[in-house]
Amino acid sequence: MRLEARGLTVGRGGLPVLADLSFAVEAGHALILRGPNGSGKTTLLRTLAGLQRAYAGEVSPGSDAIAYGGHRDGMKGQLTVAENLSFWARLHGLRDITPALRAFALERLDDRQAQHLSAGQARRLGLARLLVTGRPIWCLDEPTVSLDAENTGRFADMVRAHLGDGGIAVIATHIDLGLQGDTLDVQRFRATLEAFG
Ligand SMILES: Nc1ncnc2c1ncn2[C@@H]1O[C@H](COP(=O)(O)OP(=O)(O)OP(=O)(O)O)[C@@H](O)[C@H]1O
Repeated sequence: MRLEARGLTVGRGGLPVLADLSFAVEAGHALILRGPNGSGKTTLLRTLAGLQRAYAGEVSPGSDAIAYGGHRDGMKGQLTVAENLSFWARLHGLRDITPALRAFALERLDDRQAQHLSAGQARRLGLARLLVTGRPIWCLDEPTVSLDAENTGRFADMVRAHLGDGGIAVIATHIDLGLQGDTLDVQRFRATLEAFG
């Protein structure tokens, strides 16, 4: 398993934000994305995950191998924590949600409706979701926002275990998670000055 981008140009609203980006991430490694606000980290992650089209270039493997995570999108407010995880697990042909509940100590919240979760609890559910996708590549946008120190530690443990299993993670984050891998400063690939606010 290897994530590779070749000559990738990504943008928003018809305007290229990052151009001619090429990189590869090997199994067991993380790529940390750095760059100031508005520099294109989210745009790049969404393109890698197949949530928006590349303006040019290619990404392999395809988006079926990639899970985009860490936010409320796709979370059903009226379903409980356990029901949301079971729903996602079934969608990906998996059954057991216990490891996902355990990874973020969600066991005691399992019957709470997602709409009643605090911001940090919802973030934990969004991250636990990664474990029921069974997908080898995780694209994560500021995954630790709203997490306290204990849950930031749980997140780092979860990513480390994923990498240990031969997975890959691309993470836009401002904090040092101590993961093995490279850092990519997206500013080096900015397409136009106008793209930056
Ligand atoms: N729908 C849109 N239409 C036009 N421009 C957009 C749209 N969404 C984002 N942009 C612009 O694209 C650029 C890149 O935004 P992006 O969200 O990828 O940056 P980011 O590095 O993730 O920022 P942050 O650190 O603030 O989360 C910004 O200049 C932003 O204003």
